[in-house]
Amino acid sequence: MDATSFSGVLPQMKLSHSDHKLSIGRSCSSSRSLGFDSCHSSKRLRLPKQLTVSCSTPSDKGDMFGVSHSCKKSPVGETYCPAGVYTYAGTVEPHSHTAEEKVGVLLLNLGGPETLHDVQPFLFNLFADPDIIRLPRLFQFLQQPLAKLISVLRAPKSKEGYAAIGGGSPLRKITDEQANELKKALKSKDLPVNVYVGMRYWYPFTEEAVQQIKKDRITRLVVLPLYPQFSISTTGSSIRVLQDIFRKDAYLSRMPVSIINSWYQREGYIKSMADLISKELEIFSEPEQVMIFFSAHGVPESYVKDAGDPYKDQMEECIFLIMKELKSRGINNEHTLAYQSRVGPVQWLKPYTDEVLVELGQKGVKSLLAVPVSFVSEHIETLEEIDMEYKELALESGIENWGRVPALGCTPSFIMDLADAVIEAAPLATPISTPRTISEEVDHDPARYVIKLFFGSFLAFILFFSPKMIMAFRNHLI
Ligand SMILES: C=CC1=C(C)c2cc3[nH]c(cc4nc(cc5[nH]c(cc1n2)c(C)c5CCC(=O)O)C(CCC(=O)O)=C4C)c(C)c3C=C
Ligand SMILES: [Fe+2]
Repeated sequence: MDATSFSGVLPQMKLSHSDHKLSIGRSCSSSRSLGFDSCHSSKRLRLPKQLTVSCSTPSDKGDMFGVSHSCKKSPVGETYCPAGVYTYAGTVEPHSHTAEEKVGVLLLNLGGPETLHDVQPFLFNLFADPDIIRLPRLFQFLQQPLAKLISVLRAPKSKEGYAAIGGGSPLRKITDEQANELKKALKSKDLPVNVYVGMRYWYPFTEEAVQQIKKDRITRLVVLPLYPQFSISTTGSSIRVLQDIFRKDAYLSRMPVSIINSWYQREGYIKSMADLISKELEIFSEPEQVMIFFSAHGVPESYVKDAGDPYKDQMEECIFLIMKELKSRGINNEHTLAYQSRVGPVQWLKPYTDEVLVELGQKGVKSLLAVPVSFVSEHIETLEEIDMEYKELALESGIENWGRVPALGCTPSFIMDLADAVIEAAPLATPISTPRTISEEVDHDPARYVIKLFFGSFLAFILFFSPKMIMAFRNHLI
């Protein structure tokens, strides 16, 4: 699991399942390195049983749960935690001081239009996100007009897709169900929590979820984006919004927060995926002949090449781990990975799902099992793009037997693993720090702003009315 404290969008503290060392039997000293002093607090602490621990090492890095972090700072300021074993000690009270701890879990997700009427405004929110359309700084003031233009052009095509799956996205309903199941799972593991859902582009928006967290006087928050792999365009974007909200609010900026940046490598997730795949393979008459076809949501190539998005590497590692798990179960099928759902006139991660399907058909592959791998709920891109468009394309290309693995949804082993991820992340929470960066200061310089506006408008004028640009939109967005 890759969890960070609340101080940066890209992973800062690289953790794995066994990354933290924790032992029992000592009253911890200060944990100032994590932002608060656990032993000199005047509060009385009453900790959830599952998180109640104390540490025995002479480290001064234990947190209020007594978790001893034998972490190092890298030369560039990243915190790395060397491998070790950590266990939760059940009922041991760590300190003489206790306080009421109210733990919240915030599930972050994309959100989707609930009716056809919502489609264009939903698309507007999506394209207005600077992590989805990444304009050079000089052009950033064009984000909203561009979002308006693209959302209006794209809406008819998107509406067709949503109409084909019943008139709206199932994402809100499924995410709410996952939230309920996670709450139950955590209760069964002795960690009673409130679970909140915060969507990036539609209701309930992240801002609404955060308001509720504040109203409920949550004292410690675990943020769990429902994307197994980290991308700037998904988890990165949601965390950026969250950071903006927290930094502006005195109560929130003091709240200890732990973010689970990615969790594709967790054993429980990998095993749950392998369970679904092996179950679906059984449906084919000759299971060993089936090509396992992982289809991930794409991102523009520049995200990976220029902006350092770890999404592609994480995706490849994820597929490697799932295949390794399948091999350990005696399943040795061939497999391949391709990227779907590209939008707009730029290069996306390759190979493209539609092109690979045609190639496989031409090469004589007769049986194929599609595995959506970047998302854990059914959504438009599984229900419409894979089940309808890609299936039709595959059958036309010579593939005779088609199957598709369902999204994990509320699969019990998966939900239990998410619960474990929360339990592991909770003790690592630290308050958000609020330093203003130099670039933020520069942004408020009025002279620079006027210069940018002038040149930006000029370039935008040229861009908007260039025939090449108009053709690009016509070809790729409508
Ligand atoms: C890991 C998953 C996702 C990544 C990465 C991602 C990047 C990304 N998406 C777009 C554009 C669109 N995405 C749309 C819907 C959509 N996207 C994801 C997931 C990822 N997106 C999901 C789960 C959904 C479906 C939500 C639902 O309603 O069920 C859409 C709208 C649908 C459509 O018109 O096709 C667009 C547009 C970009 C540009 C991007 C990376 C930059
Ligand atoms: Fe998307």
